[in-house]
Amino acid sequence: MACGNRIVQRGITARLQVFMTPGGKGWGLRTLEDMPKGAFICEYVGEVMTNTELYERNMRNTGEKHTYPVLLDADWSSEGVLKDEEALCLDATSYGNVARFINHRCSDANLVEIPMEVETPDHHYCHLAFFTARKVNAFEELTWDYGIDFDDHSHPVKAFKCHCGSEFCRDQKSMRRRKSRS
Ligand SMILES: C[S@@+](CC[C@H](N)C(=O)[O-])C[C@H]1O[C@@H](n2cnc3c(N)ncnc32)[C@H](O)[C@@H]1O
Repeated sequence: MACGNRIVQRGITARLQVFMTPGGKGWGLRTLEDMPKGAFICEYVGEVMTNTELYERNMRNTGEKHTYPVLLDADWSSEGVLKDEEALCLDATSYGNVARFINHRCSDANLVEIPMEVETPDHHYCHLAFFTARKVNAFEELTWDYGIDFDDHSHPVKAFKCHCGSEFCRDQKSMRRRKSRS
């Protein structure tokens, strides 16, 4: 990933625009130029905190319409699963960059997030960089799959009613399951 790290360190070079989405998702991010597959878009910038701190913050701010967290889930030193009081995440609610406007799309999003390892003593921290998963046309909205389980209400990242419009939408599937049970 050394080569990818150099591209990320150069910063944003794509022409990006924040715009109001038509589909009830709030602000979104789009590219103003055609982007080939594998192009670097931007890094996700936010406050570094533990999953527990994020969960407590979300509990205090229950009225917020949009939330801006990303779980890093990184532990480069072991195979084990980190506890929520150790695992780190990024919260772009108060401090962030354009990545905070990238909306979620289930399964067939046009961006992928690539964790970039950072040498820290506890190995829990990484940078998260977004690259195009396919060719993206100018003015297409940029999206990534937040990995939300719409049935898991205890997850530190609060779920929302998904308007991604994908035929693979997990929220729509989950709603259909709930309806067929009732
Ligand atoms: C990282 S922010 C994205 C920017 C946000 N749309 C805004 O206006 O600031 C994540 C929030 O956007 C909204 N959002 C993102 N993707 C969505 C989707 N597929 N359907 C509905 N709302 C979405 C949710 O409110 C979510 O908490």
